[in-house]
Amino acid sequence: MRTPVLIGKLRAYVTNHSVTRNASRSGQVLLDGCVPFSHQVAGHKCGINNTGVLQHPDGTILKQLQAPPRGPREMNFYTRLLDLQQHLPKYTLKNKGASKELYLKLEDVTRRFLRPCIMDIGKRSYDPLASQEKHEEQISKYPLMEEIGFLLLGMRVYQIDPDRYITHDQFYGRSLGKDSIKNGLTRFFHNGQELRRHAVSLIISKIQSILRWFESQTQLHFYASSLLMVYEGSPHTVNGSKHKPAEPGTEHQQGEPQSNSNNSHEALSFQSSLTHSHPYCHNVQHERNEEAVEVKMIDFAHVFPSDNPDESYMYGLRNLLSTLEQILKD
Ligand SMILES: Nc1ncnc2c1ncn2[C@@H]1O[C@H](COP(=O)(O)OP(=O)(O)OP(=O)(O)O)[C@@H](O)[C@H]1O
Ligand SMILES: O=P(O)(O)O[C@@H]1[C@H](O)[C@H](O)[C@@H](OP(=O)(O)O)[C@H](OP(=O)(O)O)[C@H]1O
Repeated sequence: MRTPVLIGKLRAYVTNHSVTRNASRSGQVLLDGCVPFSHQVAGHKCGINNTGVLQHPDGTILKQLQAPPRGPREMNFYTRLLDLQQHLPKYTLKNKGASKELYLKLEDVTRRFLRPCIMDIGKRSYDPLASQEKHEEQISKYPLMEEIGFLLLGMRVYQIDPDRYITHDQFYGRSLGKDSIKNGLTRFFHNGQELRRHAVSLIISKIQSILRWFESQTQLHFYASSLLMVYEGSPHTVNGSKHKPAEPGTEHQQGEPQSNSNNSHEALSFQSSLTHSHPYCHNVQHERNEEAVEVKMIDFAHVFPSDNPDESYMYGLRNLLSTLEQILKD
């Protein structure tokens, strides 16, 4: 067992909110101007009224700091100047004064997408300091974790017809075994009409880049960390379709949100930019664009110092890569 070492001082990248609180449409009292983040696909529903991750009006998200040692550990991770920044959500320093609740203020990785398709892939969920009880509890949740190396924690996938999202939670992920994990991942890339093969290959490239970072480092071990993957599900970017995007208002009327209400301003700007050279308007451009997907590492409440490679994390990445590559071969 290792002793956790808090990396650096507790500082920065915390939003310290003592500001006015507003009531959301659901009546929840939230931080000033914030709304529940409708693109959260996994993770704790903690924070004020168990809302979970919040979306700030400025387009960032606020993740409430967990109780020590998890929260401070995650905050300190973000304050490190690692050559890993390109694979992390951007964070900003914002301090609004004294308050009880502390928040990590992070780039919303889904923000630039009109119909973000989102998947959260988790790794082993106990760290070296976990009690025997927690260790056993976590293993019992997904005994195949050691063998498969990752767990599908949640996903939200846009379906073209009918115009809606389908979601799967971690219980779906836990139902996937060695023989079905590929089908589970395939669902993330299927829009009801076709497999988004190019999104698969772009995501593979990004994961390969993360793997290269892990192959070059021996300082840190990541436990209970996640990979967040996003690609554009909008039909305007698939096979040259020029369908008019659904009006955000129309989307709200349907049971399952069609696009994030939080992103409705982007839907509008997307529409108004149809006559301009919006990057998502042209299928060919978009599909060749390396930036058409996002793969970011998130959730760093259990990052521990080390002096050897994180073999377990790399094992999960390699298995994930080979499963995605298999999807492309089929
Ligand atoms: N930077 C981000 N951009 C967009 N969505 C995010 C971002 N960070 C987190 N999320 C969303 O919030 C969810 C939970 O995030 P995260 O894993 O950091 O929370 P957590 O409560 O610490 O999770 P856990 O309970 O697994 O420890 C993710 O699955 C994702 O949907
Ligand atoms: O997804 P589930 O089934 O809700 O399981 C939780 C999840 O694995 C969290 O990652 C873990 O918190 P940490 O990673 O922060 O330890 C939490 O532990 P906890 O119950 O000890 O809080 C688990 O209960």
